[in-house]
Amino acid sequence: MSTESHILVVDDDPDIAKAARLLLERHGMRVSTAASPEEAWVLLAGEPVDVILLDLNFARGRTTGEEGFAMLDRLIAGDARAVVIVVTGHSGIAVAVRAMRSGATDFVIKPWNNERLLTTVERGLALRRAKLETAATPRVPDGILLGESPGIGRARDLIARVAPTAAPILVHGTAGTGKTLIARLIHQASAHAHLPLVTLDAEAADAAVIATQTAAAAGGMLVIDHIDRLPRAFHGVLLAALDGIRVVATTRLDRAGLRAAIGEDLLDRVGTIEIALPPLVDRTGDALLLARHFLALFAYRHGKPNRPLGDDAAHAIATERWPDNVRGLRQTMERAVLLGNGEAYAIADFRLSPDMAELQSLAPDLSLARNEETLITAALERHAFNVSRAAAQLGLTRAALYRRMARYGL
Ligand SMILES: Nc1ncnc2c1ncn2[C@@H]1O[C@H](COP(=O)(O)OP(=O)(O)OP(=O)(O)O)[C@@H](O)[C@H]1O
Repeated sequence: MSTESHILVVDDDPDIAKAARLLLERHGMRVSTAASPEEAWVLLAGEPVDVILLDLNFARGRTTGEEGFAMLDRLIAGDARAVVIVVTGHSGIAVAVRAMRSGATDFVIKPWNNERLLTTVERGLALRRAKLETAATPRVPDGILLGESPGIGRARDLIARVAPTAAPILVHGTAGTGKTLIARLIHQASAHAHLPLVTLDAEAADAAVIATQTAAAAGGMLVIDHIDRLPRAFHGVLLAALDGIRVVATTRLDRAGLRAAIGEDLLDRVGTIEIALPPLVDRTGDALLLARHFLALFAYRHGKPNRPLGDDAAHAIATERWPDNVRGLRQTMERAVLLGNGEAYAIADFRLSPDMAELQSLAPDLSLARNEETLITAALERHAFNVSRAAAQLGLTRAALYRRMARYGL
């Protein structure tokens, strides 16, 4: 078997994962292991995998395999060329059948016979090669919606339910929360996936641009980016041009703000289903998961080693406010991959502020004014003197920040 073949073993039992790894490595395959679906997603984002051996029962003692099934569904939905072999316990024939119906290629029952496992994996590799050869479009390695928080779960669920229908969808969330990515995923899961995705940048739109883009999207789907920024004079023009077009609109405003910006008629036309993306600070656990994903992705893309993340740095990433949400985090991780050095990534590689507890232990200066001045200066420098962003990070209004800047002569 070719040394290029890369197998991912997803199993929370380290002994089983090790046994599989040793067996497959002995037969010339490269093997990665993941103890949970979260770890597996990070690995999958970083490099291509030919065959995935997926254990269906994660938490010990659980036998329904729902966690494994959820991963299987996402794998198959995300890449039609994925080859997934499920691994189930002894009583798991019914589970294996259900998995095959959900798109698994094959199954193995634990405890397995080595020869059987090897033959099954080799069959999986042959299928993978056939799928790659016949695939019409290259895989987009960077388009996965990551996150395990309830907000992202809801978004994923809504996409699965409404993307294949003709319903207009409004995606809202603050800067960099993933609205454009969601629009792309809706298009991929829609009946118009075979047509090109046409986008209208509302801010730059005039009657001529509206006419061109709606004509290009006729009978298909149009993404209206930042719809709230459409000049008032063109609201009616756009509304009239949307006949027969599936619309996905994005905005940083909430529904009330959007109503004020575009009026009731246009809102009625585009806002049937809403997908609300929470800011990253409200998605507990996701910042770290995304950070690991982007570190692996950019290490792979730039040919750099995928270094481990130090505990302090992981804590700082998880507690950072990320004013530009996923976009800001993604850029920070790419910079760290390109510029960082050392065995593991440390806080300095991300230019994050240590959290308040660490700050106090580093500077036992209890003068509130002096500390306030230091914090404000640090926030301003960090955001290149962009007052809005510095104020957001400090939890102040812009006016309150200006007052303090005046007080300290900044
Ligand atoms: N949940 C996610 N998982 C993986 N990547 C993500 C996720 N959310 C966003 N991204 C990535 O972060 C970057 C910023 O996302 P995107 O451009 O979709 O944000 P946006 O909300 O449209 O921003 P803006 O308000 O500025 O238009 C993109 O590279 C996108 O692929």
